[in-house]
This record gives sequence, C-alpha cells and structure tokens, in this order.
Amino acid sequence: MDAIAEGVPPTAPAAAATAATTTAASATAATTVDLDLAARRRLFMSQPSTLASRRQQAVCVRRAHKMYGSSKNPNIILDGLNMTVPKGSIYGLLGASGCGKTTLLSCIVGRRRLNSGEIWVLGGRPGSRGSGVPGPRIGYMPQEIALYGEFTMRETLIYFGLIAAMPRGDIEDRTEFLLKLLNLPNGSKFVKNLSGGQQRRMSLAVALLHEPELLILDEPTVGVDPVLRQSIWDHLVDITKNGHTTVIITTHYIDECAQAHVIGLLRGGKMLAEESPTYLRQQYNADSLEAVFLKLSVMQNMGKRRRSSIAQEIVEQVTVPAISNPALDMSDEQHAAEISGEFGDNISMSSAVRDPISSVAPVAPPLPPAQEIPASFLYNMHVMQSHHLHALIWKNFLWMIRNVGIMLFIVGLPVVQIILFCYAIGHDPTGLRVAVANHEMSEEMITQQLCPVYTGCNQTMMSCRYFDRLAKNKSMVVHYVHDDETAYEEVRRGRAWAALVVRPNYTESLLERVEAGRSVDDGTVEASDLDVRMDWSNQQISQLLYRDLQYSYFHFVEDMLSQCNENSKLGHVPVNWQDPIYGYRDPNFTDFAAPGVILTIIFFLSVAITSGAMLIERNEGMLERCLVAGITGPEILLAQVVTQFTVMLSQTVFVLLVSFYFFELTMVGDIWLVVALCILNGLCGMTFGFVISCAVDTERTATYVAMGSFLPIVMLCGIIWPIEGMYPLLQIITAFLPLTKPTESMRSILQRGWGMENPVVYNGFISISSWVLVFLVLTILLLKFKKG
Ligand SMILES: Nc1ncnc2c1ncn2[C@@H]1O[C@H](COP(=O)(O)OP(=O)(O)OP(=O)(O)O)[C@@H](O)[C@H]1O
Repeated sequence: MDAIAEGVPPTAPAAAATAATTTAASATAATTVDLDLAARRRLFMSQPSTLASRRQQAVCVRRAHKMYGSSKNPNIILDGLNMTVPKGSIYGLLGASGCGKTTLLSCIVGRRRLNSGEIWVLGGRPGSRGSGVPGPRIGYMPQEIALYGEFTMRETLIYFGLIAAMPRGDIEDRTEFLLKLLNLPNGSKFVKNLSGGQQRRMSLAVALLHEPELLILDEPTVGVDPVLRQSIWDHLVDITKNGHTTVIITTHYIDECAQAHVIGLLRGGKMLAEESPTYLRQQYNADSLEAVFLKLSVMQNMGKRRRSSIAQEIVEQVTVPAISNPALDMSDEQHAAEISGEFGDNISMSSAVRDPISSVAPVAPPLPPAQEIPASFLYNMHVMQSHHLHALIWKNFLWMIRNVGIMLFIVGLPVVQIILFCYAIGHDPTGLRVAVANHEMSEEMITQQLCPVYTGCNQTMMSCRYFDRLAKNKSMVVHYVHDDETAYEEVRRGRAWAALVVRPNYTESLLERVEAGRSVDDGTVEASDLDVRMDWSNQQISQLLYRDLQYSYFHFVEDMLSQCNENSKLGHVPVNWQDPIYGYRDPNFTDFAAPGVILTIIFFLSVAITSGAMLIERNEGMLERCLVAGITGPEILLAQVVTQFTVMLSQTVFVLLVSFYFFELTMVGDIWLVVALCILNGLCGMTFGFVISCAVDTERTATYVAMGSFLPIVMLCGIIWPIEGMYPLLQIITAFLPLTKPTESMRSILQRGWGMENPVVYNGFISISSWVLVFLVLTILLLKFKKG
C-alpha cells in the first residue's frame, strides 16, 4: 500500500475518489466494459500510476521521447509513447518499416537512451546497477544475423552460453533441444555455410539459449517458412505459459501476431493501440489486424489523436475476450496495473487493464531492488565478470584459429615490411654512370674503354689511377667519351649522373702543382683540376657522388704519396678524425631510420587490426548482441588487450629478430628496453584503434582516420628526417606526437647504448605511456557518451 501511495501523482485524492465511486460498477464488469463516456474519461484521467505497479510489468514505458539528429533538425521517433508489457505475455510490436520499433527495443534493452521519459524493465531501470538489463535476464535477437560466420553452430551457442554463465552440460542440453526445435542442421556446420533462413533461426536459438525472463525478438520470422514459423510461435506460447517468460516480438507479418496476447500498434511515435488481437478485431469490426491498423492509421491521420475523442469512437460495448494465458488472467493482482494510455496520446488501453478502477491494492510479489544510479564506466571496470572475460577471450582466440591465414598475414606483415625495409632503404646506390672525357687518353683507348693504370711510384697518366680508385667504390661506373660536349650530353639525356673532364696535360700540371706549391701559376692549377658537372636533381645520389669523388681523390693522393715514400698524411684535409664516441665512422641511413620504422610498423598495424576487428563486430551487430547480453565495454577492451597482446608480442619478437639477428642492424643497448618500448608502442596503437572504432561508424572512415594520422606521424616524428632540421614551431609540435620521443629513445638505446637513467630514454617511455592513457580515457569517454 505504502509503495503505491508514494507513487500516486498529485491528483491522487481525486483519483482515489473517482476510483472509489466507480468500484462498484467495475466489479460487475470484469469481462464486459459498458461505461458511459464520462466514466471512461474519468478512467483515463485517473489511472493509478505508481512506481510499484510499473515495476510489476515486464516492460513499462512512460512518456518516451526519442529523437535522432540535432535539435534544429530533429527526427522524432518516439513522441510521448507509453507501452505496457505484462509479465508472461507475448507482446507483438507492430508498425511500418522505419516507425521506430528497433529504436524502442534498443531503449528497452538499455542500449539507447530516451531523450525523456521512463522505462522500467523487469522491475528495474535498464542500465542501472543490479537491474540485470542489459544482461542475462534478457534474450535479444537483433534484426541483423549478428553471429560469427567462422564459428560452428555449436561454438556459437557455447560462446553465448559462457556469457550467460551457463554450465557446459546445460549448454549442450539446450543446444540439442534448440537445434531440434528450430529444425537446424548438425551443430558442427559453420554459421557462414547456413542458408539465410537457417542463420536467422540460429540467431533465434542464441536468444532462447539461456531461457531468459524477457525475450526480445526483432523480426525473428523473416525468411522462415510458414510451418516453421508456426512451430516458433508454438514454442513462444509454450514458454510464456508459466508466466515466467515474457516475449516482445516485432514483425512485418501483422496477422502473424494473432497469437500474441497483446499487440502494440506503433505509428508516428505513438501507440495507436495496445490490446489483445481478438479484442481489436472485434472492436473495429475487422477481419484482420491489418484492417485494424489501417483504420487506426486513418483515424490518426484525421487528427483524432486526443485519447478522449478517439476513446469515444472506439469504446463501445465490447465483450473483452479472455486472454488464453492464465498468467495474464486479469482477475488477479494485476488488475491494479496501469494502462499504457495514462499519459500520452495512446488511443486504447492496455489489455492488461480490463478493470483498472479497482480500489483494492494488489499483493505484489517481491520486487528486485530498484537502483536509480546508472552503471558508470568505472563501476563496470571494477565489476568485470570472469565468465564474461573467459567467453570473450575464448571467442577471440577461436576467431584467430579459424582465421589462420589472416593471423599469419598479421604476424607476417611486419616481418615482411622490415625485410623490405632492410633490403630497400639506406644502402648506398651503386652503378651510377659517370661520363668522363679524359684528354690524357688516346682515341683508341677511349674506344676500347681502357685507361692504363701504372702502379708504384710511377707518374704516368695519373688520371687513370684516380679513375681506377673511383671505380673501386662500386658506386660509380666510369664511361669514357671522346669530348667534353658528349660527356655533358650524357648527363643532359639522363644517361649519366656526372660529367668529368680531364685536361691533356693533367698529370704534369698536378705534379707541378704539388712540387711548386705557392709559386705555381693559375694555368697550371686550372690544368690540374678535374672539371665536374653533375646532375644535382637527386639529393641522395648527388651527395653520394660528391662524397665519393672527393674521397676517391684523397685515397688516390694518399696512395701516390705512400708509394713514393712520402708521408701520406700530407694528402689529408688537416682534420684528425678520432674514433667516434657513439656510432660508426660510416653511418648508414638504415640504422637511422630503423627505430622509427619498427615503431611505425607495430603502431599502425595495431591500429588497423584493433579498429578493424572492433568495427566489424560493431557493424555486423555482434557487439550489440554481446552488450545486450551483459558484456560491458571495459570487458571487451580488456579481452581485446589480452588477445592482441599475444599477437603484438609475436610481431615484436619476429621484427626484432629479423632486424638485429638477421640484418644485424646496430644494437649496442639493452634489448629488453627495446622490447618493452615496442610493446608499449603496440599497446598505444591498440588504444588508438579503440578510439577510432568508438569514434567512427564505418570501416571507410576508420581507414581515412588511420591514413590521416599515419602520414603526419611518419613525416613529423623524426623517422625520415632529423627533427633538428624542421621548422622551429614544428619541432615543438612534433615533441607531443606519439612516436617522436619513443623513436628518439629507441635510437639512443640502439646506437648509444643508453639506459633508463638517461632522460632521452625515459622520456620516450613516459611519452608513449601518456598516450596510452590519453587514448584509453578518450575510449572511455566515447563509450560513455556515444551510447545513443
Ligand atoms: N542511429 C541513428 N541515427 C539516425 N537515425 C536513425 C538511427 N537509427 C535509426 N534511425 C532512424 O530512425 C527511424 C526508425 O528506425 P528503426 O530502425 O527504429 O525503425 P524500425 O521500425 O525498426 O524499422 P524496420 O522495421 O525497417 O526495421 C528510421 O527513420 C531510421 O532511419
């Protein structure tokens, strides 16, 4: 009584008075409603609306408003809708395509939020702590197939059974029963190999598996033949008989709902009616429910939306047929339940309320505790359920086993990439053609491409000795031509990278230049020079030629001096290059780029794998199904982290083995620091993948986001060019990007051998860990606020 009294609205005295005055009349009209209009109006105005009575229903929706789009351009889906689903009933939710049935159902299962209004499901608020909704109290069959094609039917049922914490034995028993009931083939068949109709039945089997209190079936009979459709309906009638199971079913086949206890006709965001099908057909004198729907739609179109006026037309002296389900017998305590039309524009009242004017409060069965506090993300974090994690991790690994090809690709791709990198990037170009017009050579020598090399302290045709030295570099191939113009033409036509001209008296002039020193004349100096004209269009190649033409010269002079018993140092540039403190005398680009490349490969593969896997699940409805089954966002994230971690670990091990063991890239530091940095980096990619999959809706957008972030990161993180060479403002920005500091850190570990005590190294770890946290927080926020 108290609970009811608490929930009575401010008009309660009037309501009570009205109820009292009408009690006697209503007592005699248990099955026949014969009320005058005034009494009906009072009835609609004064329904007892209490918290307790709402919680007695399987589902109770009040004044539900739901819209999509912005407030400026709203797409109103539910417009003050009321709905009452009595416990133990089959409730057929009918309406045209796009009228909002799925939206309403997803609000009921706690996957979307109303803009305003109330929903009570099985005595609690969906999504609140302890309500069990979403969760095992619900069995949900979404419109999409929402199953893993790579799993067998049996594995599919095991997965959902594990989520519902069913013992293995029970799962097996139910599997046998459901396969038989739904006329499904052998359980070892892969879901992807089932026909469309069989897949839908399989989806229904998943919803029925754990015998939930509330079954929500979104168009379960599409693509199902009439015989099987009938057997599905028979089963639904059967399971609702004891009153413990309630079914809400949507369908396009309106007349199929004749077997429902109650049907709700949804149109224009409101319930046109909420009655038993027999009652509706009698009330509207119609042969079929389609005809009823049509009549009500016409009335709605005519603007007769006020309940009172509609009621006037529809409420005639009608004998209310008894509902076949004893659980719905209105002579029991549910008399006191509410009618759905109490607040909104619904034009008919719930069949649950045949005699709503009872003054006797029902003896309510014990209710589950109602907790208003919505289940927060952090709450979900600490109530992670082990059977959920077990199911998710089992599913993820099974998926991997079933997709060995994809897994080999995922693990093998970084290895292939690093092999390609090591073979393709950072090595000095070889075989660069150099056209030489050597006027010390005879025409015949040029024709034969033969420049004679005299060894020892022999000062004959010294230009040939220089070119011999040059050819030893392997970077250049010398091609002798007859005149200067031909040499230049070779470069102009792209057949050579450099044209060299040697004057006829080169050897004598060079000797005189060395011997005479300061007193040598300009003509001699000029004649002892090599003239070089290069194609400088390619920075890497021209730098290399520039370097090797000079180095070869130094080596040639040193060689001559030592052959002639002179101090070879006289040929040096007067700079003494001591042993390097870090690195080698001849650094290569591979060593410079490798840390960045390794980190980039691991990072972006993690992004792609994570966002791809999550989006596929989301878009094919599997994620939705799991969430309705009670799996939470944190559980999915944790299970993904566990499974992805193993993938990432193997990626890291293979990449490092190939880089440092097979290709022997420079590594003088602690390999474990490198491994730790790679794993953190993969984790960072994974969390970025979570952010992408939560933020965007399609794989295509995810690809754009991943690509859009890949290019700037590669360019700005000092992977292909030193940060010191960047525009000063960019140098500041780039310091905050996820791969910049880790790349510097890894480079220092590998090439300088620095450890964790060095700021450059630990800053890399701090930076990447901070990004992991940032991405995790973003994911949490997106999960929380992008719910619907
Ligand atoms: N996430 C969304 N964002 C924007 N609009 C949406 C969204 N989901 C659904 N809608 C729109 O809301 C309306 C109702 O969609 P809903 O899927 O609930 O209808 P339905 O009655 O279940 O349709 P059907 O019977 O064809 O499945 C449609 O116009 C749909 O385009």
